[in-house]
Amino acid sequence: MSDAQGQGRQPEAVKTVDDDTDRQPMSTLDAWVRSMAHPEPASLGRLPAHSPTCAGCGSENPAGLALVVDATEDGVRAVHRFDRRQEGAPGIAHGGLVAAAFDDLFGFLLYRVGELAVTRSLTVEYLRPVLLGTDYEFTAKVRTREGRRLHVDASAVETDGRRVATADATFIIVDVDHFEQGRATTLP
Ligand SMILES: CCCCCCCCCCCCCCCC(=O)SCCNC(=O)CCNC(=O)[C@H](O)C(C)(C)COP(=O)(O)OP(=O)(O)OC[C@H]1O[C@@H](n2cnc3c(N)ncnc32)[C@H](O)[C@@H]1OP(=O)(O)O
Repeated sequence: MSDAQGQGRQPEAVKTVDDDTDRQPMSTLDAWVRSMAHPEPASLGRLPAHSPTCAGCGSENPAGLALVVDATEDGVRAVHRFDRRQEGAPGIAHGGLVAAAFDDLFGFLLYRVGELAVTRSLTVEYLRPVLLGTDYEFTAKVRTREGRRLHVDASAVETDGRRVATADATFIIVDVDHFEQGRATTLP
């Protein structure tokens, strides 16, 4: 993902070195939370990854999908090709990874809305097998907003325009403090 190359809002790069203001070392989580603290709606063009290691769009996650997503007039768009790492049945993408692509794409709509939100529910309709090594166009848009709830829709289509999958989800708008819960994570 060539993050931070879009024309819209450019979150601060995630730093793990000394912060300029307080000269205290800043963890990756601190830096990420700070960069996301005051979201503003993005304009059209390439959108930055949620984080360098995001499983959906981070370029530094070797097990990730590395989605590359653009803001469009209607919402967001990505052209994606699944590979062997996402295989379910031979030659066919695992449904859970197709769902991950939709979920992450929905996460890019937040740049358009200018809010932080998380997935509360996600439904995928698998209309046709999603083949490995084939380009699919994923698009997503916000259907409605009701209070803290964002109802979002998406589809994935083949180059001939046939839909292979659709998805809808409810995202709940959260305060940046929601992500402080990640501080409890300990990994080797
Ligand atoms: C601009 C910058 C952008 C950058 C963008 C970065 C963001 C960051 C992205 C990271 C990457 C993304 C990648 C993909 C997106 C994930 O992967 S997000 C991760 C997966 N999701 C989660 O971990 C969420 C876990 N769940 C939770 O933490 C809590 O359940 C929630 C969602 C915060 C809600 O809890 P709560 O605040 O206690 O709220 P609760 O009272 O249960 O419900 C809130 C409201 O929603 C309603 N509601 C609840 N469930 C439902 C439902 N299923 N249907 C309809 N309504 C519902 C409730 O009725 C209530 O309505 P109101 O009474 O407010 O009108």
